[in-house]
Amino acid sequence: MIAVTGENMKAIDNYCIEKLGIPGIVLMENAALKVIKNIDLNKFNHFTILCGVGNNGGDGLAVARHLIVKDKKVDIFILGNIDKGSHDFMINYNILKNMNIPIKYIDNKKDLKTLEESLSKSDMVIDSVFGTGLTREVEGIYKDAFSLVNQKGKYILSIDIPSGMDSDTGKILGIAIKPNKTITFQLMKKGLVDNKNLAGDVIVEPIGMPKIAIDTVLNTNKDH
Ligand SMILES: NC(=O)C1=CN([C@@H]2O[C@H](COP(=O)(O)OP(=O)(O)OC[C@H]3O[C@@H](n4cnc5c(N)ncnc54)[C@H](O)[C@@H]3O)[C@@H](O)[C@H]2O)[C@H](O)CC1
Ligand SMILES: [K+]
Repeated sequence: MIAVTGENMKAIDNYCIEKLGIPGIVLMENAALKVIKNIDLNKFNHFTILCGVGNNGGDGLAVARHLIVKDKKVDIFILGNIDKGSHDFMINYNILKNMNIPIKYIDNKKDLKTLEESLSKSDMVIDSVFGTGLTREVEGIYKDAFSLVNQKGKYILSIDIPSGMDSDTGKILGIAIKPNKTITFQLMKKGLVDNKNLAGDVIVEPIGMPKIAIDTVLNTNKDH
């Protein structure tokens, strides 16, 4: 099975969006539906969803919306500065605001209390803080939140990459979420192969990226 880097994935993403005209939000919605497909909705009814403010976080917000539509109990927490929200993150953020869905923000240690309360009641944690866009060590409130999730989460599903793991090398940058399952999009990531024992059960789910995008980007890269 082919395994790619975050950079490869970004290039394929950009090809789909810029060359083929597939809006990023379509890929994000496809991604969210593939996460839902991998959740046993007869078994899990209460979710703690931890989101960053990039597209990984956007995936988590879209998953939250689909769970809400299916009448599941969903506690949404955002880590990071909304003003830095990516374009597609903001689309899903605004939809939830328009639906009057409560969203909690974890800015400092006192906010961890509400996260802990949710973790004590929920039966699944969805980790959508960082994916292929992790760029540096996980520190501060992110570290505190990850540690709490790893201690108290009953069952953890990571979106695309366990947050805190480098998608290219599998290295843990300070601390990473320790999932039971990781749903990674379209292609296996090198980091998930190199550090398979810290990603739980890894499932690769296509999200509608045409072969031409993948072949063009990967073959082009091969020439270099
Ligand atoms: N190409 C695909 O297959 C698709 C991927 N999707 C999802 O998009 C993410 C990648 O999104 P991106 O916005 O590039 O990055 P992230 O969301 O992973 O994170 C960026 C976000 O996090 C901040 N950040 C990075 N490192 C740190 C740190 N150590 N501490 C604090 N903050 C940090 C950074 O500033 C950004 O704000 C991919 O994984 C998929 O989940 C699409 O949704 C569908 C198509
Ligand atoms: K993640």
